[in-house]
Parts: sequence; structure tokens; C-alpha cells
Amino acid sequence: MAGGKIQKKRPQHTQGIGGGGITFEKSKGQHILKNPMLVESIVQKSGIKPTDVVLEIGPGTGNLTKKLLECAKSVVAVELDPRMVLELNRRFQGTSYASRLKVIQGDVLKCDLPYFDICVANIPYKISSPLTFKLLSHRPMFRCAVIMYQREFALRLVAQPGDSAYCRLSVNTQLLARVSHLLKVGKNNFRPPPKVDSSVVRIEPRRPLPPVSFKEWDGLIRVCFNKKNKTLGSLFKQKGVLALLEKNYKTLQSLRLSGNPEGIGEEKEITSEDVNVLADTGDDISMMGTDRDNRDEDEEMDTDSVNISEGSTFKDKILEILRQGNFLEKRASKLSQVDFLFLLSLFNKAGIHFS
Ligand SMILES: C[S@@+](CC[C@H](N)C(=O)[O-])C[C@H]1O[C@@H](n2cnc3c(N)ncnc32)[C@H](O)[C@@H]1O
Repeated sequence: MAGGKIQKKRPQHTQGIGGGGITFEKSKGQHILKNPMLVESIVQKSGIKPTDVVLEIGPGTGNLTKKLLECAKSVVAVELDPRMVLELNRRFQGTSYASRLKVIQGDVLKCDLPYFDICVANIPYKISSPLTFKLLSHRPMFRCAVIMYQREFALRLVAQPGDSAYCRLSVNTQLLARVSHLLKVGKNNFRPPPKVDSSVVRIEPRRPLPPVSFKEWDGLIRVCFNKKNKTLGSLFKQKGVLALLEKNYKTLQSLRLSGNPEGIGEEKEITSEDVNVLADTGDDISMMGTDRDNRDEDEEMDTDSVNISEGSTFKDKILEILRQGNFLEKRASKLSQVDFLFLLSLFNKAGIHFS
């Protein structure tokens, strides 16, 4: 026979065999952390206290779980794959850790999460966005989450105005939490290695959350990030946008006239449902532009100055608001959270609503 290599055939959906003889399934994002130094570093950076309840998502064979159990009061681990659950129980059975580990078998996106102080996880990347917003809508709020993401997703989470990765995901996440990039992680730290590089990110929910209607915020942000390189002036001139805003404006006017402005101006408690409005962040990864906006973030928000003259067309009203806030020629890619909050307050003061 000629010297060609004989290639063993593997099922297409699998890659590699784990320590307990488990075949890792790519479709479940099973890329196990194999570098103990990296595991140590992640746990160290998460700042776990001995009194903390830690939530781990996707514990797999338990490499991270073991280190978490060494530092925390207890660990609740949510795992989809029953084979991993068996392996995990087998690994810790009869050890001093067993009584402090609770394993929930199921899909983390579908199950009710228990109380936790900190979340530490090397997650399947395909659930990155829904999982992040599920965590951020969890009550009571946790202290912090330290999560491994695909590098591109992580860069979008932490992106600042002017960064190429700045997008709806960045502004929506940063409205709810402080996010910071902790570690770059190469493919070879995993078994089997994934196709993409990874990054560990810290997420600390803001307390209190900004007093803004998330429906209103989401409506504004969707318009502003709809065409990434367009000025707000041209985005708000679009027929569809004007039609929606005018409809909302007229509905509000008639509610006011009938003396029934339902919920308008009412301060209400922010619920999980409110936060979930922001969860559908789409796939808007590539914001262009590199310059930072120079607005002074402490600038006072003088929203009383907006005055819509009744004779003008609705389009004129909108453009006047943008002009008064100096937003006509601005692009979403360079606007900060403070800018967006300011713009939203200008619109709302003028009776213009996005939801
Ligand atoms: C990237 S591996 C991490 C394994 C382990 N934590 C480690 O770092 O070595 C992701 C784990 O999440 C599990 N998983 C996948 N989808 C899940 C879901 N929807 N809910 C809970 N666990 C899931 C997989 O079975 C796998 O064990």
C-alpha cells in the first residue's frame, strides 16, 4: 500500500473525546477548558467571596466547577447534556464538595435561575446574546458575571463610541451594566479547539438602573443604528420612521385630550420584562468610524428648550429637535450613552415617543 495516511472517520457533529470517555458535541458548544492556569486566572479575576453562591452555566466535565467549589460557599451549575451531568456527579461524589454543588439538568435559556451572587462560565457561544440579557434581567440582581465569549462578541459588548465594533449590543448592554474586557484566550486552551478566539468579560449590573423606559430607549436606538453610517438627520427623515413617530405622537395627543394619558410620566419599577425588551440586539456588528465624540459627559441636560411650533410639519418638528440638541449631523457610531439619553429626553419632552 502507498504511504498515505489512513483517516479515521468521526461523526460530523463531534470533535474529540473527553476524560470520562465522553464524545464532545460541537452542536452543544462543548469546548472544554484544558489549561489549569487559565481556569485559575478566571476564578481569581471573578473575586469570589467565601460567602458567595456561584452560578455556572455549562459546567461540562467540571474543570472550572472544581476551582469554583474551592472558593465559594456553593455552586449551582446548569448543564444541558445529561452525559455531562452524570460525569459531573461522578467526579464530585464522595468528596467534600458534593454537598455544596447543585446540578440542574436543562437548557439555561428555558429554566428559572435560582439566587446567585456571581456567575462564572465558559458558555456555548451560540447562546451569548440571549443568555447575557437573561442574566441582566434576573432578580435579585447579581454582583457580577465573568463570562467567556467569542472574541468578536466580547469586543462588541465592551465597545465604546468610535470603536469599529460599537453597535446596538454595546449600548444596550452598557445601559444595564458596566462591562470590561479581562482576558484574551487563544483557541488552544480548549479541547477540542474552537475555530474562533475567545475573551473573558466582566459584567457588573448598574445599581440603580438608569430611570428610562427601555421600550423608548430601544425604539430610539433601533432608529439611530439602523443605517450605521448615516447622520441622524437623514435617518429621522425616513418615511417609515416619521410615520411611526407621528402615529405615536397623535395617539398621545388624543389620549391627553381625553384626559387619559395612560402611564405617561409615571415612575414605575423596572421589571425583568422591561429589560428583556433590549434582548433582541440583532447582528449589527460593524459600526464604522473611529473618532470619539467630544461631548462633555457632565453637560447639563437642558431639555426644556425644545419648543415645537404648531404650524410646522411633523418632519420639521423632528428635525428641529435634532437641531436644538446639535444631533442633525451626528452619527450613532460616535454617540455616548449620555448623548442617547439626552436625545431621548428631548424627544419625550416634545411629546415624541418611540413606543
Ligand atoms: C464551552 S463548554 C464549557 C465546559 C466547561 N465549563 C469547561 O469550561 O470546561 C459549554 C458547556 O455548556 C453546555 N451547554 C450547551 N448548551 C447549553 C444550554 N443551553 N444550557 C446549559 N448548558 C449548555 C454544554 O453541554 C457544555 O458542557
